[in-house]
Amino acid sequence: MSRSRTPRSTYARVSNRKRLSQNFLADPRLADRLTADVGPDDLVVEVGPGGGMLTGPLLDRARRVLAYEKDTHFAERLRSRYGHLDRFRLRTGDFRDAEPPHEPFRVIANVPFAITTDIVRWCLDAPALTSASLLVQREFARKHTGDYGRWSKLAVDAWPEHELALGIRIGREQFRPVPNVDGAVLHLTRRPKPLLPRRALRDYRDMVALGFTGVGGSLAASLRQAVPARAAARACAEAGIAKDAPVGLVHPDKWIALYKALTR
Ligand SMILES: C[S@@+](CC[C@H](N)C(=O)[O-])C[C@H]1O[C@@H](n2cnc3c(N)ncnc32)[C@H](O)[C@@H]1O
Repeated sequence: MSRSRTPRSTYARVSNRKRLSQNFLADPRLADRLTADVGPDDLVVEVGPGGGMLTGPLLDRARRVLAYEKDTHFAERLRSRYGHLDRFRLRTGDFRDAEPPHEPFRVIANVPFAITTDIVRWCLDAPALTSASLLVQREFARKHTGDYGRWSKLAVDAWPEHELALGIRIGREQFRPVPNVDGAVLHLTRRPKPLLPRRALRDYRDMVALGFTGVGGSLAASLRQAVPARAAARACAEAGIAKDAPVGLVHPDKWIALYKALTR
């Protein structure tokens, strides 16, 4: 990496490290591994390229790379390194304000941990996103992929259109500076065909919101706020959900079955 043309005070560097969750990948072999399945047809959006540890291997493999970096110091370094490549576009600013591409694209990123949920929501809301591989805190990845035996509302909401899966563990020693927690890859993959018709999705998510109110201590009890008790019991039984099942223990596939049973 060429030396920066913008000298930065130690204060600015340390402050940005914390404010912008700058935990950089330390090992280029890991960067290679995280980008290994990118192909020459892919348009890749990278969130927070930082020093370019993932950007280099992405540019070796992808058709185009569109990167968003908030730290102007790193943005300038990346521009001087890759700015001559037509296949590379860098936008300086907050990724959360980015307009998603209209053509199919994937996201690959070692994400700033502080805004992980915003990035996941951005990905799930982007109509042309085909997949995302996000290096996040391992606890976050486990929580949203059922790995604790429980399912989050975010996962249940997303399930008709996206699969969420836990990928490889990335030990904390792979980052600089070393954070307090391990990382893991969270894979989001758009289903080729949604599990429910698109016109039903808002209604499905209203049902999920009702279920996650926690009222009554079980999913069936929460549903009874809006659904007659007998209909709620019948639909839960049809979906294979025990009448006293706590909401978090219900697998997203059963939520889909529940919706179908309630709307039949
Ligand atoms: C965890 S570091 C990853 C850096 C690099 N990709 C790597 O793997 O070594 C997160 C990066 O995201 C940038 N960043 C933080 N918040 C951002 C935001 N809201 N929009 C765009 N970039 C952001 C940080 O400046 C930093 O470069």
